[in-house]
Amino acid sequence: MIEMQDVSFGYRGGGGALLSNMTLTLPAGSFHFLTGPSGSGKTSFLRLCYADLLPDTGQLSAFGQDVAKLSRDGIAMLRRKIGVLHQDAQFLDHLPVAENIALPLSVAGQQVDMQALKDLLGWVAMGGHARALPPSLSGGERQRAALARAVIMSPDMVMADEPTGNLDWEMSMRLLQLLVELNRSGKTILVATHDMDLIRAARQMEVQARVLRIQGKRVQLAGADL
Ligand SMILES: Nc1ncnc2c1ncn2[C@@H]1O[C@H](COP(=O)(O)OP(=O)(O)OP(=O)(O)O)[C@@H](O)[C@H]1O
Repeated sequence: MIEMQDVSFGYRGGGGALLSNMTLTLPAGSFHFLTGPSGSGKTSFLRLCYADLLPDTGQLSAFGQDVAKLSRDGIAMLRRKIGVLHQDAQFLDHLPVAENIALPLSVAGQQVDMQALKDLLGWVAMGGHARALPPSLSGGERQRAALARAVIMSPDMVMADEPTGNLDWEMSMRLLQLLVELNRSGKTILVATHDMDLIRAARQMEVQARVLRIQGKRVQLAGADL
């Protein structure tokens, strides 16, 4: 699904490579955590995976396609296959939650199936907030709404960047459970987090997750599977 062959990346003016010589595969249906110190490049790694950044050297293929060779339309197609839950989810504050969640469909010119939208809201336990405006939501509600928005286009892969960063433990567990359920339904999951307790908690949920660790600019598979 995502395959990196000797990929290196650094920001212009950033003093050389941030991530270097990465060779790894995230197979279809897998669940990976990505961990590493603050500033080590977790967000940048995710951005490489959804072609928001391109490798300086090496080859990165997503869904069998070399991202460096994708046209603008090709990148748009790729992004539809990957749902991203950003660190700081942004919404259109003047639109109700349900419309925010359905926005990717509207933008793509697709019909909104109201029953499917209702089911999705129910799945993230946001049924009671469908008409609410985003500024009135709690942190956990925002993240659940953002997850619903990330999966409304039925992506094959879901990436989450510190999804539980501002959440209390109970809410973190609910969000993790939703990600595990997505994985059980066949989706490939990649979660960037510095929260080792979250990674340990996944063990209790009997998910076959692996841990990638950024250390010294390299990404390595850490220890045994969960
Ligand atoms: N657009 C950018 N231009 C230049 N440097 C950047 C840019 N974005 C991030 N960086 C730098 O790249 C490094 C890695 O950032 P990144 O956000 O990928 O790390 P992270 O591991 O996700 O950090 P955190 O855990 O704090 O979110 C940091 O030093 C950051 O300042």
